[in-house]
Amino acid sequence: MSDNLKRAAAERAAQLVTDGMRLGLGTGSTAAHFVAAIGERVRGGLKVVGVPTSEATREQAHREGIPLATLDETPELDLTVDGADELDDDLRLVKGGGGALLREKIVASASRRMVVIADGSKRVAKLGKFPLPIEVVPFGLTATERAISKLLESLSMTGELRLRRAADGAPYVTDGGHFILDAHLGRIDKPNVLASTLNNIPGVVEHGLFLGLATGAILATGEGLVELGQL
Ligand SMILES: O=C(CO)[C@H](O)[C@H](O)COP(=O)(O)O
Repeated sequence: MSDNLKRAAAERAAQLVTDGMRLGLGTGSTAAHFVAAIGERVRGGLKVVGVPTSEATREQAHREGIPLATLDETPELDLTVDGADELDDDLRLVKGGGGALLREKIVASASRRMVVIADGSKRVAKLGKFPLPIEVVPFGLTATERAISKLLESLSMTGELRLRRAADGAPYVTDGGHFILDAHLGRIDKPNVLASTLNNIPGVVEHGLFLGLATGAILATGEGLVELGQL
């Protein structure tokens, strides 16, 4: 999928930003184009403050010269712009392919609007082809994994849980110091049930189902931009 499409979606999202906005800055290759576009506008005089959703985004935004704040300093945001691994027509998302789902969800939840930017290939009729990231605390990993497997079984869902690993083979560690189990489910028929029951398992910190958070989406396709929801 083309980097130009990601950039096109990001640049359209950058047009939504006006002086004085408090922005949530997403994570991933598409969000990085948005951060770059905002950086350019900041250098041209735009006044905004950004709350990054990962250390990687914090570093990029800092290099771009975007004034940054923590969510504690700026607990209410006007707009968050972030990528997604999958989204459906009800603006339900799977996120966390880049490992930043926890901060991404906290930031999106603190934001009045969340606009997803993606190339058109991320739009799906049903969520679940992309493995669902589940962030877990390292303590009791095997017990947590078993509890998740039991839950999936009880929901008649089949699929393998795989511990995400870094390039050196060690478990991938998130910015929050947690591990990620990627649930290869194939399809998620009842995202709301799965989301709420996963959150009840001790040891599960968060999962990549973003339901009722995105207010709009900009999808870049070979034929042009497609906009969903309210931008
Ligand atoms: O959820 C994410 C990071 O945790 C990303 O937004 C998601 O993985 C999409 O990334 P990309 O824009 O590189 O395809």
